[in-house]
Amino acid sequence: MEMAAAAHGVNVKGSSMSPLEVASSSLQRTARTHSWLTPAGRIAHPSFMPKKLRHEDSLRWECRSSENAPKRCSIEVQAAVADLLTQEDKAVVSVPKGETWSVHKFGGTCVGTWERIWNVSGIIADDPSLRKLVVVSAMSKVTDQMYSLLNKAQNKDDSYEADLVEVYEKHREAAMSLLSEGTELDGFLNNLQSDVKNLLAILRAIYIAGHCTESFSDLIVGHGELWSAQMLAASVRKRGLLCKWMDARDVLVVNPTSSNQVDPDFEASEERLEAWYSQNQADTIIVTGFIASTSDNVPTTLKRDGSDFSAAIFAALFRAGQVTIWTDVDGVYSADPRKVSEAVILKTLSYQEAWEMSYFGANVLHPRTIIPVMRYDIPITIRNVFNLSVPGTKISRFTAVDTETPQLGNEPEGCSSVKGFATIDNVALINVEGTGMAGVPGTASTIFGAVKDAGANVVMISQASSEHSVCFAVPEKEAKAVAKTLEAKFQRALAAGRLSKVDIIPNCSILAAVGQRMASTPGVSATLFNALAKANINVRAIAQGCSEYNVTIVVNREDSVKALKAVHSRVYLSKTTMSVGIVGPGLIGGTLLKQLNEQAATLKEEFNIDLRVMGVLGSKTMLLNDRGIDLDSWKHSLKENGEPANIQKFTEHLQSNHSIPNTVIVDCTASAEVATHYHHWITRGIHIITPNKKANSGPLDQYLRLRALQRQSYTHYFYEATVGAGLPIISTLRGLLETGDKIQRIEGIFSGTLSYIFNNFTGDKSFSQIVLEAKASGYTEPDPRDDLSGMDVARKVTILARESGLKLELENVRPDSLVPEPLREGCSTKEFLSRLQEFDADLTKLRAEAEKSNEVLRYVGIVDLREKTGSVKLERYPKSHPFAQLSGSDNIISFTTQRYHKQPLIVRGPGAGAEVTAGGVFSDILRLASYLGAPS
Ligand SMILES: NC(=O)C1=CN([C@@H]2O[C@H](COP(=O)(O)OP(=O)(O)OC[C@H]3O[C@@H](n4cnc5c(N)ncnc54)[C@H](OP(=O)(O)O)[C@@H]3O)[C@@H](O)[C@H]2O)C=CC1
Ligand SMILES: N[C@@H](CC=O)C(=O)O
Ligand code: NA
Repeated sequence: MEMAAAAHGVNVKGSSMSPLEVASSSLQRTARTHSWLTPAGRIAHPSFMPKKLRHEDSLRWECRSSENAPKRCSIEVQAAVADLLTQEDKAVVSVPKGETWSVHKFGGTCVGTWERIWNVSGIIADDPSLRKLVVVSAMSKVTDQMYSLLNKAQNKDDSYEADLVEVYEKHREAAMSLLSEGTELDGFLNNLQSDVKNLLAILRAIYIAGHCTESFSDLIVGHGELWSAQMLAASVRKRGLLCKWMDARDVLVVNPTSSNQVDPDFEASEERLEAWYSQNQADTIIVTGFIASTSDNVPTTLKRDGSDFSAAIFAALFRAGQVTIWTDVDGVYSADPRKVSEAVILKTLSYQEAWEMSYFGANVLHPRTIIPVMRYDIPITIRNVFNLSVPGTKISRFTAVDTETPQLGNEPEGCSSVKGFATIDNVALINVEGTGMAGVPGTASTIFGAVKDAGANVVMISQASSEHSVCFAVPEKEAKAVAKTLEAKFQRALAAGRLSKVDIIPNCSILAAVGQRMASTPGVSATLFNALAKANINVRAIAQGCSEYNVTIVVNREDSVKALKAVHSRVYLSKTTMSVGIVGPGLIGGTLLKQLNEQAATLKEEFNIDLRVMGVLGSKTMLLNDRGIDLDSWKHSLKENGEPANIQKFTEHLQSNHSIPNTVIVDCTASAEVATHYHHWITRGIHIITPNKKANSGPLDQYLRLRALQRQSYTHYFYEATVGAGLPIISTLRGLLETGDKIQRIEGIFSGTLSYIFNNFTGDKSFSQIVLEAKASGYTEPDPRDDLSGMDVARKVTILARESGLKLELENVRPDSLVPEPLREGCSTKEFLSRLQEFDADLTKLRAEAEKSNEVLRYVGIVDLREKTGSVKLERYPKSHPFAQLSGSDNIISFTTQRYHKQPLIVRGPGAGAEVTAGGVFSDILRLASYLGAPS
């Protein structure tokens, strides 16, 4: 009660001391006679206690007597007192929080070299917390080396000595590089030498005895931690921090529970910690991981739970505010990233979720590791020591509101509560079946008793409520023994027919979906099973406990990865995630890639459309990537890392990632050969988008077959840019037809190149010069003769005719060619362009004749639905005609229809050029996305 009086002595009036000072001095006075709990609930050793209290909204120190009597008294400095605080006190109040310890744990790879140890000391120095406790493992491979030399000594192999020298050298060299010459280095090297000398003596004894006790073994292997902790402490000091190192065997007491497990003795450890700290006060402490001692002070280790467990126990002992486990991965993934390339780093996990994930083999902390920190609600963050820019995964108490789980704009139901997926391979199902099981108490007990007798571990259990069968999963290698034991146990029941069979279903995998919010969220299972059904995966068995933290599904092993990808993509990818392949990264393809890059983020954020360019195929090389090509550097990567072009491999690759639901190939070539692959792509369910006119204007029978196949498949084929580039020509025509209008005539200027040429052929420049300008502006076909010959317009006429229902062959459209006869064949594009000027006179003459009649030359295409013809010709028009009013690469297309018969419907605008054409292709891609479910 003395304490309570002291506490209530926080009487400001009449005292020259401020309330905080009164409280502080009360704390100090009684510190040695009583145990105090800090505001965070940690037992504060007298030496931990602040000289000056800080005022937070409510600062509360609890006291308990040294006998841990339940009666507690407290000093409270309530917010109400805040008014009475002096200015000086207020300054103290604003000191940042940081009363609690920040615990870090660095594994072996984090301290594998002297550079890494130095890096780690930097991370420690950068932690702004006032008090830091760092648990460190041995340098990578050292513990294994120690076990190995120990085994050698036991087996009378004297090369253990050389191995120990190697370990010694490794640490000596690291220390020499890390520490400057002087007392720090000398001190460490002296300790190292003395340790190695002792180790040689112990190992010699083991060598002679040919035997080693467990405690000797634990003593020997724990040296790696002793050395790494000392080196790290020295390098932290080198950075100017006051730092002590702790041999955890002086503090941490554990009791063995089985051959590979120990339990911490918190009570004894806390006592030892207080004693240790009174002699070693420091705000930064480096502690050896992995090692501990028994209550009889015999050196031991934490066995398989290792340094993570050490960190968790010390965090609990110090009632730390946080624990950071540093490793070499960015955090906990939503699924094994080696199997699911779209796996994402989870920002948060609840302790229970971490627990479940780790059980299912995810790279998370072992469940046992979590128990000590869970007790005090201490959050653990898993971070990558080699990638500090990533915040990692924070594991803490479950909160009902969790903003980290995936939220898909277009599919909220079910998905948003699943956090991650994991699989366990190599399991077998055992199915015990029979009518005699129903209503017979003890059957389950007998079955699982038998499993226990066979020494097997049951991974999952499922029983339908008809009670006719019990099915459970065990590790594959244990299945036969389990089945045999069961058959023996149920011999009579089997003979009597009460049990019909004990079956082994081999080659199974377990797929688990984990997420605490799955509990009471309707639709989770439906979503998962739906995804599996769509991926054509058969479910062998199902289990879900009442906790609903995980849904466990058994599938055939061969389906395991496919199943994982299917459910993961259903939860983490949008329905409109597309695997995109670009064929022909030339002018249009390249511009499209640029536009996709510029727009990708907006599409993803605002429209939930995720376009992943997984392949770029040129005529000679190709670039493949199964996560999506970096569109900032695709050109460079294709040049430097491209592999030989192979269209089959390209196609396979686009679909190899089973988690991406849709695949689209964008053909940006002018190649007829590439167009022959459309048939195959459609049969594979690949959507096609193209500005290439070859397929739609090629042989009629092939075209009709392609369209028939495409219409009966569930694939989409869009080709708006084949006519008028980005102008809405095909879609306008479709709109008219689909709403029942009847097309009579389509007429216009369909060539951007020829439009540009004749718009600019006004007398001041030669014809050949303007052709070169059109090519430089990106209007022409790869070979401009396709434009000048009228072939390109003939193709467009054919496409529009067929779109309108006319069965027109390209050969029947006979264009007037503007390519001089001698340049039509047998010369390259380059040669053609350089020689074209020789023939300028012909066109100059034609232009002059038209000019004389106040007319202009225009190259037009006509689809006449009444006559069932298509034609392409060079015509003369009066200067007042709309066709004479065009500029640049303008196309103008007029539709005369039943509805538009007095005044035709006219579409006009730039009909060629890289940006508008790529824009037209892009808009087809988005149309596809919207057909596939993207919001419009
Ligand atoms: N320019 C425009 O305004 C418009 C163009 N279009 C159409 O766009 C398409 C592309 O034109 P554009 O970008 O100017 O042409 P480019 O010549 O600039 O590009 C064509 C690309 O296709 C590649 N290619 C050719 N054959 C193959 C093959 N067998 N396999 C893989 N890749 C191949 C070429 O590769 P490599 O370089 O390795 O040979 C090149 O990258 C054409 O069909 C054109 O009709 C449509 C509307 C308007
Ligand atoms: N070369 C073509 C490009 C569009 O199809 C043209 O000039 O119109
Ligand atoms: Na178009």
